[in-house]
Parts: sequence; structure tokens; C-alpha cells
Amino acid sequence: MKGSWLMQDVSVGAGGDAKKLLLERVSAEFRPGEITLLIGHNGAGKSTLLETLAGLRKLNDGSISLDGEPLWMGRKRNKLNRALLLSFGIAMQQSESQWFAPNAREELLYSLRPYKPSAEEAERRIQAALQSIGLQPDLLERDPWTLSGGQQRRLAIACLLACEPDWLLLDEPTAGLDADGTRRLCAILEAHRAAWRGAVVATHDLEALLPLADRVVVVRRGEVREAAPAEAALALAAAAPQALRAQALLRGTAALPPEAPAQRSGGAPWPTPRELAAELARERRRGGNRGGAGEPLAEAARNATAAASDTASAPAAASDTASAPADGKPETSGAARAQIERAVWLRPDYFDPRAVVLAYFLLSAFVLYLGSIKELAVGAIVVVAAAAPFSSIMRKWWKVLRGFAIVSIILLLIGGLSWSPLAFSWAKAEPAAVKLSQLMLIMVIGMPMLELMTPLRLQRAIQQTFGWMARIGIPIHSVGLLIMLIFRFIPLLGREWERFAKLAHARGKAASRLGTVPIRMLRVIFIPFVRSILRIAEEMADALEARGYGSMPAKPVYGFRVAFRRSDALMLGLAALGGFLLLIIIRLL
Ligand SMILES: Nc1ncnc2c1ncn2[C@@H]1O[C@H](COP(=O)(O)OP(=O)(O)OP(=O)(O)O)[C@@H](O)[C@H]1O
Repeated sequence: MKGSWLMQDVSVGAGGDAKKLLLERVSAEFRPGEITLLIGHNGAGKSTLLETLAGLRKLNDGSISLDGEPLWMGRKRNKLNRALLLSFGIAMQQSESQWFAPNAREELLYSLRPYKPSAEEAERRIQAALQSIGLQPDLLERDPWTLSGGQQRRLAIACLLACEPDWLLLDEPTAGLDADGTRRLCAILEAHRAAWRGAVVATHDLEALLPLADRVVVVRRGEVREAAPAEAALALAAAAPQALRAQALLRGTAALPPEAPAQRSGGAPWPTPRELAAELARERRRGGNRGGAGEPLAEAARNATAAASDTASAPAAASDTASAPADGKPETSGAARAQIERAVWLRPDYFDPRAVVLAYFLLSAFVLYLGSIKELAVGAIVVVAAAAPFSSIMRKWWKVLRGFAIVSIILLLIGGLSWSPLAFSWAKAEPAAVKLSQLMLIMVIGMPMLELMTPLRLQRAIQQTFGWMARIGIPIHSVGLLIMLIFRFIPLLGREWERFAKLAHARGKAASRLGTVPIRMLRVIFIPFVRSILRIAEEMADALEARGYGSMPAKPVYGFRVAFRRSDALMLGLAALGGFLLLIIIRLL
């Protein structure tokens, strides 16, 4: 691979939403024969940037190309360029997020599948990868989930190395590695560069990786701010501890002003955490901590405070340019701004779950009363009007509704067909159409319900309302627990499937639309998916047992109670009113 990786005006939204940008008009170039570090605060967007490079995030805008070839293909630019996918490997931040096979060997073989090596070649590559990252071959038969954190990190890197990609995209590769592992990783990166291959590494571990870097890219609030040769920063901070090195690096990248952050006393060559805290407080008083000229200084103080305390407590620890702001709140990044802001009354702790469930049953009963397509059409208008205020929290369910609508139409077409002669009879299809439309409307009513309460609040509501049943021998606490678990488990299935879809792209090199698993991969993925769900269920059972759910006391003590308030009564009243209006309208029709 001779050419560079180019990002041009790339914007990426949370879940593809253009209004909530995680990366904003990012342009950057990553060259082969270079190691580029991505640095920045927690939540700045480094992982997002890496995943975007790897085609794991859909672009809202801009383009990405490697060696002159576009990463995204097709008219709608929703298909990945498979040839490019094979030229890089990505190791994500949490190594455990990539496991699904029963043992380490299967994991390595899964990564190798897209490259179609012969059995001998695969074995050679596996052994070479294990050796360079320092893993014993006897680990190959172990379940990856049972390996230590550092061993898992090494295995994740081995999975990449076995594929011998031109580009390595590494997210926090030194996290959890011991000194030997870090040394080996650095040697691997150096060998990679010597072979005129490229690496992009998101890290907070400047201590280990800065000396290797050819370039440093500062990611901040979803924007790539500056890139500068690492040598400049190193020259400034040659013999400095982490605190100074971190500041020098940021100055080298123009993320900080060139002057020293504070006039120091005591003759120490770098500021103490106390001095920097005082400096930060001064900045605050000047009111310059947001947007003004004081911000970089405050930031310098924050960075160096954390780094200096790192130095004091653990000299070998990472010098962290991504320390949390001093006020303890996370940085208000473009990404953080992207978090879904909900109106107070849309939050899952606003309504009493009993009111939500009652309103749902009430509206569903009215829908079930509608017996013809004409009545259901009127019902649809009322339901859509009732659901409209919840549209922001219902968005993620659109796909489910669309899928249900498509399946319903197919079923109706099949149900209404007569074969000799071939004809479609609406009279034949109508009863099914009525049932399916009722189901659809009940689903539309139920979707906001799922978002308006948490499983725990629902469980608490059941226990509060029906707790007295326990005295007459009805296991109501177990019923509440079961309902809570079902509500927790359903979204978990979806999330686990999303993880598998991501693996199919990141490691299986699937070029299909993001979030989907190509049919040819289903065979490989289905059993591991079921196994993974069983593992999660087992972990959940262990957690419940550890919390004492197996031996519930006769009179449990609860941390909080749900309360029926005026807003709950109002919601119930509106649901009843909507239903009665519906009945009046259909009577008048
Ligand atoms: N799908 C998503 N929906 C909403 N927000 C998201 C999504 N994915 C990421 N984010 C947000 O984007 C921000 C950037 O996340 P990212 O993981 O890229 O940060 P980072 O720089 O790698 O942080 P760290 O140093 O902590 O690993 C975070 O605030 C995160 O919550």
C-alpha cells in the first residue's frame, strides 16, 4: 500500500443523526510508513474517528479514501469497499467486545477467514502472531472470556497481526498491558512502520507511545484541531516528567498558548498540583473558563494537575492528556452534545409505571373494539395524534414498525389470493387486515410505553401494588423480577445482535450495509450468538444471586418508591378522553 488515508470534511452523527454530530467536518491525512497518535479528552471522539476510518460508522457527509480508492461505494454510498477492508485491521477499545468464539484459536481463525489462507498458512500466521505479542500457544484452547484483561488485549492484537494488514487501527492498545506487553506492542509498531505500513493509534498513553509517533492528531469535541510532528513536542519536553510532556505536546500542537501556565515558587521545574489548582481557580474567577482566552490556561492546569498527580503517585503511569475537567463534569464535546436531550416528561422516571401501563391497556382496549378497516383508519388518526408528542423517543422503533408493515402486506397478499382463476379477493383478506392493523396500532401505543419507564421502576411498581399477595403465598416478588428481566432482556438481544453485526464488519470484513449481517455469514454467527445470549443470561443469574435474589427476605427494604402524581392522573385522563372521542366518532360514521 503506497497511498494515504484521506478524510475529507467528514461528519458523523450519533446513530446517523445529522443533528447530533459526533465528528464535525473532519479532514485528516494518515500516511503509510508513519505512526499517527490520536489524542484528546475522554469523549473527544477518538474511537469514533477510528471506527469511522474503519467503515464502522456511517458518514453523514464527506468522504474517506485509501490509496485513492473510496471506502464507501454504490449510488447511496452505503456499501463498503471490500478490497480496502482487507487492507486494514481494527482493534476496538474493549477487547472483550470482540469475542464470540468458544476458544482463542477459533477467534484467530474467524479473523483470518476473509483472507482465505490455507490451513498450514493459517497455523503459521497464528503462531507468528502469538509469538510477537508474547502469548503462550496453550492459551489457544482457552475461552477468550476467561483470559485476564492483559491476555485479552494481547489476543485482540494477535487477531490483527495474524491478518498481516497494511494498516493497524488501534484503540487504547496499551490499556491493561504490562511492561512486557507494551514493549512488544512498540516493537510491533516499529516493525510495521519499517515495512512501510501505517498505524493510527488512539491513546492516552503518551509515556509509551509518544516516542514512537511520527505525527500527533489532537481530537477535540468531535473536531480534529491540529496535527504536528511529535519530534517538536519531544524536543520541548526531552527530560520532562509526564506533566510537562503533556503540556509541551499540547503546545507543540498549538492546543495551548506558548507561555508557562503559572509563576511557580519553590524552585521545582514543573508546577505542583496545588499550584495548578490555584491557577485554575484564578482562571475561573476571571470568568474565562468557557470560550474566552482563559480556557486554554484552565485546560493546561487541568491536564498538568492530573498528569502531575500521576507522576507523584505512579511514575510509570500514562501521562494523560485526556483528564477529566476539574469540575468533575465530562467535557461538553460535540459528541456529548449529541446525547439525546429529552424533555422532562419524556424521561423514564417521570411517570409512575402503573399510570403508563394502565394508559396502554386503556388505549389498546379501545383499539381492539374497532372492527372494520374504516374504524381502524379513524383509530389510526387518534393513535398517531396520541403518539406524536413521543416521536423523538420512538424513532428507533420505526424499523420494527416498517418491518411489521411489510410482513403484514405480504401476508395479506398471500391470504387474499385465489389460485383458480388467479385473483385477489379483499373480502378474503379483510379479517386478517383488521387483526394486523389492530396489532400495528397496539404496537404504536406500546412503543412510547417502553421508553417511559425503566424495568426497575416497573418491577418496583408491581411490588408496591401487589406486594400484599406475597402474604397469601403468591410469589409476586418473583413475578415482578421476571417481568423486569424480560424487559431488560429484549433490548439486550438487539444490542448483542448489533455487536455481532459490528464484528461481521470489523473482523469478518462484511461489505454489506452497516448493522446488517450478510446471509452467507449467518451460518457462522448464529450459534455463537445463541451461546453469547446464554452466557449473558448466566452472568445475569450470577449477579442476581450475588445480590441475594435467591433468598428474598419476607419484608424486603426498597431503595425508592414510585408515586402516583397529578401528571400521571392527567396522562390517564387524556388516554380515556382520546378513547371516548374515538368511540363517539365511529358511532357518528
Ligand atoms: N451511537 C452513539 N450515540 C450517541 N453518542 C455516542 C454514540 N457513539 C459515541 N457517542 C458519544 O460520542 C462521544 C465520543 O466518544 P468516543 O468513544 O469517540 O470518545 P473517545 O475520545 O474515544 O473517549 P475515550 O478517551 O474515553 O475513549 C462520547 O460522548 C460518546 O458518548
